[in-house]
Amino acid sequence: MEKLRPCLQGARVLVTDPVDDLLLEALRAVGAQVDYRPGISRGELLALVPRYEALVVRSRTRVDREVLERAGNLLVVARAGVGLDNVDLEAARERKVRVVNAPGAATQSVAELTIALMIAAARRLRESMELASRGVWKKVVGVELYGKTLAVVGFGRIGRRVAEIARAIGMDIIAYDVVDIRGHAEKLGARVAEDLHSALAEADVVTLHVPLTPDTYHLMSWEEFKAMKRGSILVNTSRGAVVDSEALLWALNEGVVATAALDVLEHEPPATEAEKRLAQHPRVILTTHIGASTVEAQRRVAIETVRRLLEALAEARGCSR
Ligand SMILES: O=C(O)[C@H](O)COP(=O)(O)O
Repeated sequence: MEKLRPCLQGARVLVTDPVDDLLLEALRAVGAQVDYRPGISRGELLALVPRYEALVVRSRTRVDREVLERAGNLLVVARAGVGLDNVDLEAARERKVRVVNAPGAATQSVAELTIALMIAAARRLRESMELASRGVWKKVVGVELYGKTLAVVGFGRIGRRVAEIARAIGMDIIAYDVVDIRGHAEKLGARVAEDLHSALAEADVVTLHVPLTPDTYHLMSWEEFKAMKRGSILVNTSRGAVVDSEALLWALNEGVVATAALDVLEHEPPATEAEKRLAQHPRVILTTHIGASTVEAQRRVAIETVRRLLEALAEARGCSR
């Protein structure tokens, strides 16, 4: 990074969401002028963005066409995390704005949360915790994950890590992806599903690990819920919009889904009627998009993001070599 110093001197960087201090320190160490504004409002972002050459965001900040159109000096958008669905990649490409992220940094944290949610759903932890908090000492009977079938939808880094841990618990894994995953599946002792519906039909637990794209928007909708086994568990730590909230509500009320454990919603916080009802539903376990929110993941995110951001910024400023 030291050799990039002369080139990055004075580069103006706006950070719009909470990041590990390491990221800010590394940017300042190369002479960048960093404005740290975690939680900045949309209005302020639109007003301030023209001043900056680089933006560092997490999933909260939408970097859409409107933002990019105002950002006349912008060279790089750095997503301090994995998902790029909050960045309009086409508008960025048109404006020659480079986009970088930290694709591998949060794998373990998201996988651990996924397993936690799976166990919480199987053991009905929400109900037991609510009883305990009211002083009611009643037993709640759950099920084991051991010997159950887990459908892993999306067999990328996170899906594979979840499969690996679930194998250690004693689950039978059926993996589904749109790309060829036979090699990975074989290595992890997972079977490969021919199609999504056949994976759903077999599974006791379904976990989603796909990025949000036009192809995966509402991937889990009415037909998919109808294909699922009655009484199964759905875990979603990917993106809320991968699941059609109205269809999920129906599946819960029909008993198709016994419990949905969700770290993500299409709108965060819940905005639609269906999302508000999901958030209140007794058989929904809902967390506040915390998949990557661990000390370790955020450190890795900071290191990976800053490295990619500085390289991209130096290249964009014409002095990378
Ligand atoms: O895509 C990601 O990296 C995760 O969903 C975490 O998002 P966050 O950085 O907004 O916590």
